[in-house]
Amino acid sequence: MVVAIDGPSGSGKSSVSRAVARRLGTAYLDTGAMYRAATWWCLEEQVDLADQAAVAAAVDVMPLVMGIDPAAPTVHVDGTDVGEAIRTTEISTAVSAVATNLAVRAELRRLQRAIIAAESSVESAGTSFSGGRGIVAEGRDITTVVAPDADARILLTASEEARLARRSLEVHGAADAAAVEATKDQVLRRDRDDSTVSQFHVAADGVVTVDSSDLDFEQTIQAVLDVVEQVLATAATGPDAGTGGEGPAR
Ligand SMILES: Nc1ncnc2c1ncn2[C@@H]1O[C@H](COP(=O)(O)OP(=O)(O)O)[C@@H](O)[C@H]1O
Ligand SMILES: Nc1ccn([C@H]2C[C@H](O)[C@@H](COP(=O)(O)OP(=O)(O)O)O2)c(=O)n1
Repeated sequence: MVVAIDGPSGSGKSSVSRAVARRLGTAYLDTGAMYRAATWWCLEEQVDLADQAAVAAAVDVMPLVMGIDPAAPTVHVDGTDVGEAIRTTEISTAVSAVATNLAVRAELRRLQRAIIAAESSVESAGTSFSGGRGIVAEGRDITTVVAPDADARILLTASEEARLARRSLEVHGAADAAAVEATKDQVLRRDRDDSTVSQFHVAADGVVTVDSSDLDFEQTIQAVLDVVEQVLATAATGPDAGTGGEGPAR
């Protein structure tokens, strides 16, 4: 099973997707963390982020290892645990410059598809490898570009006000006017820049929208699980169900 979740910054993608993966017993892939790691790597290698060719060349050889256990997701670059370093304001401010580089997107898309394929392939199920348990992958272009054939595709949205308040609380520990103002660049400007290469404000055909503006964290997890359950139930009772043939390919 593959569950694809997209949405703007602060909609709850990462926290909700991770919780959903834990409950479903699947792997969890945070694709935003890959763009953040690429940005960290370029800065570490002193690559000028405005030099598109140099950024693409650096990302091509980035030794990135994604840990996809939802209980403890990890990100390592060249053996360094960058889990915390990629969440700094420096990276959050710079990441769109790397994420709007089309050559970088092609390379990370290739890695993302390989991880998703390994986790969803029937061949690897039941072996000593971790594959076959399914995966929840989240980002900006998972439902539309990376895994448009995912079993369940969800756009997680929330009002601008809710997203700013959440991010502000997370980063500054408060959601007063000054803290919200200080968060705007990280949320609104970045979404504007990211929107130039991915479409994540409106659900594409076949993608179900979950609006979390008025839902708390637990209710949002439940709403996403409900969509997954519905989609799987529909697939099971679809035209090919009960024919005695082999089950779905994943
Ligand atoms: N439904 C919700 N209600 C309130 N806070 C939420 C909700 N969903 C997520 N959060 C919190 O909002 C913040 C942003 O969530 P996160 O998962 O990082 O969003 P995204 O990955 O979309 O940027 C986190 O602190 C998270 O715990
Ligand atoms: N599939 C993806 C995932 C993220 N990105 C970009 C967009 C964001 O600016 C960065 C970081 O993504 P991340 O999901 O960590 O950002 P937020 O938690 O939503 O603030 O990467 C992307 O272009 N495509």
